[in-house]
Amino acid sequence: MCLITEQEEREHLEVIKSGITQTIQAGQQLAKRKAAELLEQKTYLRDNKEEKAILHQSVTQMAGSGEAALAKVKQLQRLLQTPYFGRIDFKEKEHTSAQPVYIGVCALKDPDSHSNLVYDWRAPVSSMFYDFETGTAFYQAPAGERKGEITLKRQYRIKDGQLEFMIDTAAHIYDELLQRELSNRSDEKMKNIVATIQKDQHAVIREEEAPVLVIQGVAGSGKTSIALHRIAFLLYKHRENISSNDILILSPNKIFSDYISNVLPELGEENIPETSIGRLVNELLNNKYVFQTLFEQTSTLMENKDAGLSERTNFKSSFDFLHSLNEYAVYLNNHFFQPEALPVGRYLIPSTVVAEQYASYHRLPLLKRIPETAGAIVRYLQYKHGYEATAADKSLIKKALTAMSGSTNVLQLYKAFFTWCGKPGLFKMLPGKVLEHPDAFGLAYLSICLEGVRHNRKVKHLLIDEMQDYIPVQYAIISKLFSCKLTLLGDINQSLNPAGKMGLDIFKKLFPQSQQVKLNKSYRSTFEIICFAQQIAPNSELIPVERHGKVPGIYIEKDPAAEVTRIHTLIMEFAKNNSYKSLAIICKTEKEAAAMMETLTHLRVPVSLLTAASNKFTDGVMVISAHLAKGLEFDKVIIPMVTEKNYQTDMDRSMLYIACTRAMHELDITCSGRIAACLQVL
Ligand SMILES: Nc1ncnc2c1ncn2[C@@H]1O[C@H](COP(=O)(O)OP(=O)(O)OP(=O)(O)O)[C@@H](O)[C@H]1O
Repeated sequence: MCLITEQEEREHLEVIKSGITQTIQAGQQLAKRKAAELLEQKTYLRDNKEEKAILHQSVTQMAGSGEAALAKVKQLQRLLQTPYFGRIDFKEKEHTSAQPVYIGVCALKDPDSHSNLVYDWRAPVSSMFYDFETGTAFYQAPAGERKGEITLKRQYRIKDGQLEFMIDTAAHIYDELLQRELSNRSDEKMKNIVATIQKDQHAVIREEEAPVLVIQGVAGSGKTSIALHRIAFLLYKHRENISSNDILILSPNKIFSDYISNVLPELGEENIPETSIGRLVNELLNNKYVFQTLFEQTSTLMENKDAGLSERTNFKSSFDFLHSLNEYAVYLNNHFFQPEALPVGRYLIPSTVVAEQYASYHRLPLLKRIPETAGAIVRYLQYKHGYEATAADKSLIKKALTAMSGSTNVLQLYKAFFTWCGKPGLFKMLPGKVLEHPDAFGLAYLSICLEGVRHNRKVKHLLIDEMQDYIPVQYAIISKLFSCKLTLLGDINQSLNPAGKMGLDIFKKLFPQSQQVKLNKSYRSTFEIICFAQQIAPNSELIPVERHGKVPGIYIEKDPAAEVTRIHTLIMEFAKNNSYKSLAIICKTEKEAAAMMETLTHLRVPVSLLTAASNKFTDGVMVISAHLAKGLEFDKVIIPMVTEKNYQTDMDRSMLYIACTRAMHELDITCSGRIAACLQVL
């Protein structure tokens, strides 16, 4: 088969679609049959209760296969909309002619011949679509490397089952399809990018060697998309050993989780479990403590000019803090227990024996050693003196050993750490016995060092998004909790770490076995928006995608009232223009966002406010803080109050950079008074 003309391609598409329709019908019939059998079994069970135990398993299996048939039908219905997006004609070295390989989101087989009509984008042969232009090519088949030549490479845009256009890619300098995809208005949720994955992104998706993969990618480089496609790839490649429940994602907040929740189902996979580092630590501390969230910490830091707060947070967000905590744990190990002679009835156990018994448990976590030592002393009395300790003796031994050791209260030990390291002023409990954000992690880490923890063995792959916002002590906790493979992704230029950016060197220190990759091409925003954002946080490695749009607007108004009028006008213009769907007014803090919401509501502008408590991502006009907007994207962004006074510190600058890089197509900045210093040169 060698289909070349567009007409022939259209005819081929119809053949494939009718094949899918037939398979859907067969699947629906199978699901119906399974449902009927299940009902029959259930009725039988109701009437023959004594056979419940025997039949239970077969009922569960039946329900499972019925669900699987339905899931397959759903997948095929999606496939019917876009059966494939690409094609390569590959001529293997030893063959005389090229074979077309159609590539889609999932595979499709001919029901009669069982040959592949469409290959899954994750299949070995499909890798050549992403890795090579026409000409010499190869791929790794299960049986070894296959070499040959790609004689044709074609991309299709098929929507609602109709071929909109097709492009032979070797004939184009720019990837036209990618340009078209990027120019589209935003969707409510993140979408899959299988049709236009780039070569360097593809390498990250398929990387399997590294135990820890650190992906540093500039804003909009596709890190989150790539991470989700990487999960889909791992689930496909290792489907015998890994299921979606074996993968865990640590994500920054619920809105973000909701925003990315469509990608895996679109790729035919189930969503994976998600949690946050805060929730993990809460479990670790048995929900005993209340602590500030990162979100609250960032807001407090930006709104509060308390030097003490910055000093405390800076220290605890640094690598030194983790280092000192480790040294403190060693110190406690050596000084926690001061052995003394121990009288039990008429026997006196010498301090050397007490010390010896205690030392024999040095492999146990510090706070687990006393009960074991007490047991050893009871046994010592028995074999040395033939004395059987009574219940009262046992309790006395435990009490005496406890008196020889320091406090076993981890919070007290954690507070004492600050005196020990010569920084007694750096621990402060907030009103209502609330711990400051980093203290929750310092405390949890110390508790792991002193009390031990079991690895969470169920997780086979852990994915951490926004890696730059985790502090070293949090990574130390993660390393203690998970022994599985890790994928970390983020952008050090979007850091909210008050101690400054965590450079890639710190990640190397934290994970010496890690492999680091950089994604420097930015896809989300237009060339003009990226160049504008570069003035705020220059990054010489960043390559903007060549997609052009309006130059960002800067509106300097004479007073706050005029600024509000300007924002109102900009929103109205957006509402009139139907080409875009989402507009975010991104404020520096949640407090500013709430005030902006009030003003706009007063002006009867239909707008919604997204806060740290929100669970869902919406489109339309919304007000949001820069911190919460991280990871999200909008057709248009307006950033208000960008004054010299409001954007002063490095963190403010980081927030401004984050806010600007959320915009896909248009960006406007407003202020009243002098504009932020980093924009004065523009
Ligand atoms: N190869 C690609 N084809 C089509 N779209 C792409 C591609 N790579 C990235 N994109 C698009 O670029 C946008 C940014 O992607 P994504 O959110 O994954 O980037 P990110 O690096 O996580 O961004 P940030 O760190 O700024 O939040 C998304 O709209 C995504 O669909």
